[in-house]
Amino acid sequence: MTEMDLSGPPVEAPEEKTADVVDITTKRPAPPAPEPASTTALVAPAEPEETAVGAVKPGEWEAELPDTEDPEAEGLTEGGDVDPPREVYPPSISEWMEVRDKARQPVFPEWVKLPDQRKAVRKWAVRHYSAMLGYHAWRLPCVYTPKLLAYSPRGAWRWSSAVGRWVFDAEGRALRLASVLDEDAGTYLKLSRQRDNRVRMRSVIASVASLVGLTVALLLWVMAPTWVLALALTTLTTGLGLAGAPTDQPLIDRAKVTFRKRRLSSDIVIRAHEVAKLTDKGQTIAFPRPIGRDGDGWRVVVDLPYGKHFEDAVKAHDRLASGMDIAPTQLFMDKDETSGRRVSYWIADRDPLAVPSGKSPLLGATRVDFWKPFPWGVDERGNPVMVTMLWLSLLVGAVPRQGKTFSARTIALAAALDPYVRLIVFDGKASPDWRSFTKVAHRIGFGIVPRDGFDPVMRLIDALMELKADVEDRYHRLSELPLHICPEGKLTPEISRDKKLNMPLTLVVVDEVQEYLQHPTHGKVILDLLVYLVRVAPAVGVSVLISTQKPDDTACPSVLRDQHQARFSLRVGSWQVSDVVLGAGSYSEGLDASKLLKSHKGVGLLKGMSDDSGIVRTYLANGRDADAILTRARALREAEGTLTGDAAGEESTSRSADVILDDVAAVLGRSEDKVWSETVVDRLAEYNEAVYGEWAELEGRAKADQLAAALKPYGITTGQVWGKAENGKGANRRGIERQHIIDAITQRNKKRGDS
Ligand SMILES: Nc1ncnc2c1ncn2[C@@H]1O[C@H](COP(=O)(O)OP(=O)(O)OP(=O)(O)O)[C@@H](O)[C@H]1O
Repeated sequence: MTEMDLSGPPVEAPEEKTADVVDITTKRPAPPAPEPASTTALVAPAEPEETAVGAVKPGEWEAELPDTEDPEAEGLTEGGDVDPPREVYPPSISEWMEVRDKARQPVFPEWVKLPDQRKAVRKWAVRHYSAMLGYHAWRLPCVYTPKLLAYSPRGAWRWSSAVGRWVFDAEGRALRLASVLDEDAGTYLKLSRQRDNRVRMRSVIASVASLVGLTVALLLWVMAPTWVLALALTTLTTGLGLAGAPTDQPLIDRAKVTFRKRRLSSDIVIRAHEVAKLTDKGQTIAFPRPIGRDGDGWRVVVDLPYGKHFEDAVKAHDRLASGMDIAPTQLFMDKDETSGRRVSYWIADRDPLAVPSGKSPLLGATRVDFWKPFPWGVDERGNPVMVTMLWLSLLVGAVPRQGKTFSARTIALAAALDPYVRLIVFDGKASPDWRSFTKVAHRIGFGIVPRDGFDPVMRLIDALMELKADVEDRYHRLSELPLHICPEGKLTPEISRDKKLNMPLTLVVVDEVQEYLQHPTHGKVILDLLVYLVRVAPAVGVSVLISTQKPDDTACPSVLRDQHQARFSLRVGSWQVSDVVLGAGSYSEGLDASKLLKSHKGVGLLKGMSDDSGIVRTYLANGRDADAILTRARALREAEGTLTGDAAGEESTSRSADVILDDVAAVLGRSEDKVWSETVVDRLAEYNEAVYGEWAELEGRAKADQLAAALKPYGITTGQVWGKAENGKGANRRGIERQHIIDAITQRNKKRGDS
């Protein structure tokens, strides 16, 4: 920090804290006594120095800088430019044009130019006006006609009495009465004469009109075709009905509910900023562009007062919504790159996130090219959101039942429809959601509990290790490929589809990853492998998609989370959790997934997939849809000869002779630190009878000996005794400690990784 001498008179802060620095002195008077507590001071008015102390006026502040040794400062006078430019260049023609380009308003509004928006407006117009038409169409015979008929006698009475009053000059009655009361004979006579003349003339007019009217009515009755008669009667009844309608009750019902302040005006926007405390008495907002319609809402661009910025508006989001009399879920904000204080609001007519985005277009797709962006959902305004998993890893986080699995699965379904993409799928919860992927997945596993001799956790470790070796191998091979095949040393669509090269795009999906990461024995190994893959693998075409309902440090450590380039957060409990999923600083950028509602299923905030962050309402593909897509995907793979691994019924080759370690780990309970050898053998026999059935038949010590012999090659001794068993024979029994098994597995895995 610049060391500044603190000086100047103790002046009171001005009422309006504009505190503009009006001038910066390079020369200052003799330094007054320094103030110890701060390092910067705004002192002295811009007045002659001799009048300085006490003569400060609000708004006339200047910063005091220390004396300078700069010889160029010599001769500078107070009030002069501190650092005037040596030469002033006029703007270049391209700069001049760029400024005008930015300032120019588009000839047509955005929605006219964009096909999607045009379609949305057209659809809205058809929906809106057909609904209005239908609304009134059935009310016409059922509500409006009976009402008109009911009101028409009163209308006839009102009309005839109005004619009577006109004929007999009722409007002059008050004046005549007044002249009688005033005993003003002259005026009365004048008014009476005038009335007599009027009544005479109006009676004639009324008689003629009645005669004509009656004749026309008679003629119509006798001669006119029925439709003319009906039209005349309808017109007459309608006229009389309208005349007889009560003034306080509308005859026609409203087809649309008038929402409060539905039409947005600049006054409402200004008021919202006032209540949100984004403006003060001195400064209000400006509108660089007129308020206009944009899709199913309003587009408002405002310039906040100087000194306020986008983050201030984000913090005041809820208060702004309240000031505009709308729900917070209807207000969306965008940064404007031209100015830090410019904010673009989109105010939706209704909560757009509660509107389902509909079925996934993948249902109608015969195949997908995973090298190209594919449709994942729509944004808040219904524009399609295309995503790609190339060169990145994605973290999905949310509270349960918000659509985490469905949104991740839609991406995996797109990958499945590209027959050249290898899929590795593990679901920590063993839910039915991922079962259909057995049709196409190269490696697949469900849950964490071993079943039928199959340990899904070990299976995951094997798959990840296999992948790690593959990734390292890819790096070597890509750099060794001839230039005409691999010009940039990077994976290309051609290389990835060349079966001989065996480097297909690969998508690894681990749903509910916290289940694996919290595994008592293997959690650490899985974490290390995933961190490696998320960090290193995307560059050679292996992308990782991880989802979790517990993004906290215990369940999904930051060392793994932070490696993800792309993040997707559906609803979470608080803005802090939202920041954990989306990355620190997201909240201040306006991204807060805790603002999403429970009803916003499948809706989340996407960050890092492209330059833009924003809302995605993901498309829905339910279980049946997923199954249909995967059946098609399997057929595709069979036709292309790309069905491999588990889906093709191939045995995994990575199960090694030291499988005993994994099997023992699989039968140890989460909270068991030490287990008797006989118990372990019995459990092993239950777990995999074919292998360990014979061990269980051994008697007494032989069981423990068998286990000891099997574990000896890994340096695990079972001779240890740790207390008495219930039968008092504990001192002679042997058992194993979990930690020994974990250590042996870690060492084994390390060796495998190194090789
Ligand atoms: N895009 C979507 N559109 C509409 N509804 C959706 C969408 N995605 C998910 N849902 C609804 O949300 C429900 C929960 O989805 P999902 O199982 O993916 O949630 P989850 O967050 O994975 O839950 P859990 O953590 O319990 O597994 C689904 O049954 C479905 O009805």
